[in-house]
Amino acid sequence: MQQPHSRLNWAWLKLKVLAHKRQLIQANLIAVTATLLSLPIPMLMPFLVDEVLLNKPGWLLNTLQPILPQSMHRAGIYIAIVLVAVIVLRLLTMLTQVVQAREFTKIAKRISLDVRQRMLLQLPNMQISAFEKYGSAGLASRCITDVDTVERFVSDTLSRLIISVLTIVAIASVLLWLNWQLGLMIILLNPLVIYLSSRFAGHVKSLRRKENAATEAFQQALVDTIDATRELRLAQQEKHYYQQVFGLASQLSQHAIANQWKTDALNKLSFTTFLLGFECFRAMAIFMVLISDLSVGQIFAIFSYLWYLMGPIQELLNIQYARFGAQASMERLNALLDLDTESVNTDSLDANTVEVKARVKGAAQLSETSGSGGQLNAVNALTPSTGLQIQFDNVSFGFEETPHLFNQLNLHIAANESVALLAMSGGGKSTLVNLLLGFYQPQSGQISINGQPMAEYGVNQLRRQVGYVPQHPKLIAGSLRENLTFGAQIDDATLWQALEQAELATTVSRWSNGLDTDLGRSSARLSGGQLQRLAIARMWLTKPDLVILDEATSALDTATEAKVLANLQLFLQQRSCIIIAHRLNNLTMADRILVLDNGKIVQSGNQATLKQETGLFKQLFASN
Ligand SMILES: Nc1ncnc2c1ncn2[C@@H]1O[C@H](COP(=O)(O)OP(=O)(O)OP(=O)(O)O)[C@@H](O)[C@H]1O
Repeated sequence: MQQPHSRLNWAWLKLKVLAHKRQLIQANLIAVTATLLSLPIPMLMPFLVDEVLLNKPGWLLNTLQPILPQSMHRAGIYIAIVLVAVIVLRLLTMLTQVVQAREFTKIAKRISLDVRQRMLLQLPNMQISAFEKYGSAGLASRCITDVDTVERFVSDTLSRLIISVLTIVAIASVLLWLNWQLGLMIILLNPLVIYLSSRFAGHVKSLRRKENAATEAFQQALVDTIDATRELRLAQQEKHYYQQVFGLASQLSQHAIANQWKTDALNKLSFTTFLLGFECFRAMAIFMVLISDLSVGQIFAIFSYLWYLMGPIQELLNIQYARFGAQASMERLNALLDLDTESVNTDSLDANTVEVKARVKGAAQLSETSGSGGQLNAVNALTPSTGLQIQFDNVSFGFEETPHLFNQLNLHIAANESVALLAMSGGGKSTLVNLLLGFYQPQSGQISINGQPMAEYGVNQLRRQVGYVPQHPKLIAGSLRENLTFGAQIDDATLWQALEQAELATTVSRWSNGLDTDLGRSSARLSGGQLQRLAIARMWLTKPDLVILDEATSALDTATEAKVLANLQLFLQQRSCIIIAHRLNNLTMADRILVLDNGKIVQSGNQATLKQETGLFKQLFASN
């Protein structure tokens, strides 16, 4: 489901900027003050040339003389006073500029936070295939690098645009006042420079896009290589893979160099265009001394203002370049925002968070009845479930490389039935589960839950009722408690009970911090089998109506596996259950075994019957 209204564009950015109108006005007032404070500076010293050195008293001396005692009417005093005034004005300018920068930074940072939050709101809605396509580094680089590029543009524009334009207008006004022909020329020159530079700056967009794509490729390769450190070190291929990362780093560097120098070159070209105009202007100013009554002091002042003009002109040029960079980044961000979302998962992040908390049904139930803050108790955790009834009707699905993985697949699992799913490795067992959980959509056919098509039943509703234990469970950064509860309020007794069910309680009781032991960012602290048992405990806590065990005990020794399965026996009997396993002893829990081959269910029955049949089951367990 697309959400075109959620695209990032100039209009959206403008809305966001205008949402900070009050702060923006304040910040601009401070910026105007800074400009006004700095505006007289170029004029003061040059005017001393006319009034003091060339002895032609004007407004400066006319202002100073009445307020100074006669004894101080001396050139040295005037120069010193003007010097002090210039220093004070420069210091005040700097001070107001600091305050102004702080205010603009605050606004820009809030807007970039907004953009980042938009991306973070999009991630929970994105289809799993998008995560597979972009990878963690690709998504992270968009949420970090591209958002930073947009922020830089917003920040540059907010802090510089109005003030640069005002400064140019102010300088043009002073120049008009000093000499209207020169003032007019400056007014005409600037739009021409801005127009030409915007033509040059257009090239920057593709350069920036390429650099950001190269950053993404480099990050992905680096993350993948770091993640595979053990395997690569054992295979003594670490250097080879780091060479590839070096290659991507140097590609990134080349793109960055191309972007940097070409951007600089184009920027300089824009500035040189301005300088050429400036040289014409200067020649004209000198000429004006000959043909008009412009004094030498005024010429100094005009030249000072011209130099003063460089700053805002350069700022405006930078804004142009930042704009094209931001446009390229917004396109990359929009590529994510434009993706089809999981049509079934349109809850907001907040709603999802609430939902995750409510997912532990015992917690929700108890908070309704006792108001004890949502504590799940042991009795609730053992409440039998009504089970779920699952139906696949003519479901077809495939990937690019395996287009006909499922071919009109039909499958029925009754409420509270335990079904073992068997197939060759790569036969599609995990994909079937992913289809059931709504991570992939069938290309044709229909999946129904309790007799209702999935779209009507609602995948979120289904997910609330499913306890899925994958072969390689993932941890979130945090404590064991957080990894068991995913943020839900569950009392310690229940958590320990879950650990006991999963045969993990003895191990955890030896940890000095027990349930609050930090498991870190990765699963490094837990063995593969401990990780699987943690996932089983997590599943047990959610009291699902449908349990999916996807090679869930493959890393356990047979003795521990037998204990865990014995602990769970009653719990599983009272629920619908899909068991994916390669070992025969796991199949004993199943009421029925389904054998999947070439995208269809080819055998169905209990162990005893299937052992008699010629078919894939016999092949798979030939040695047993
Ligand atoms: N995200 C994906 N993109 C492309 N192809 C995929 C994807 N996931 C799985 N496949 C392909 O689909 C086929 C079935 O994969 P699946 O993981 O479902 O098999 P499986 O039966 O669970 O295998 P195993 O028993 O080895 O875990 C494989 O050929 C696999 O390469």
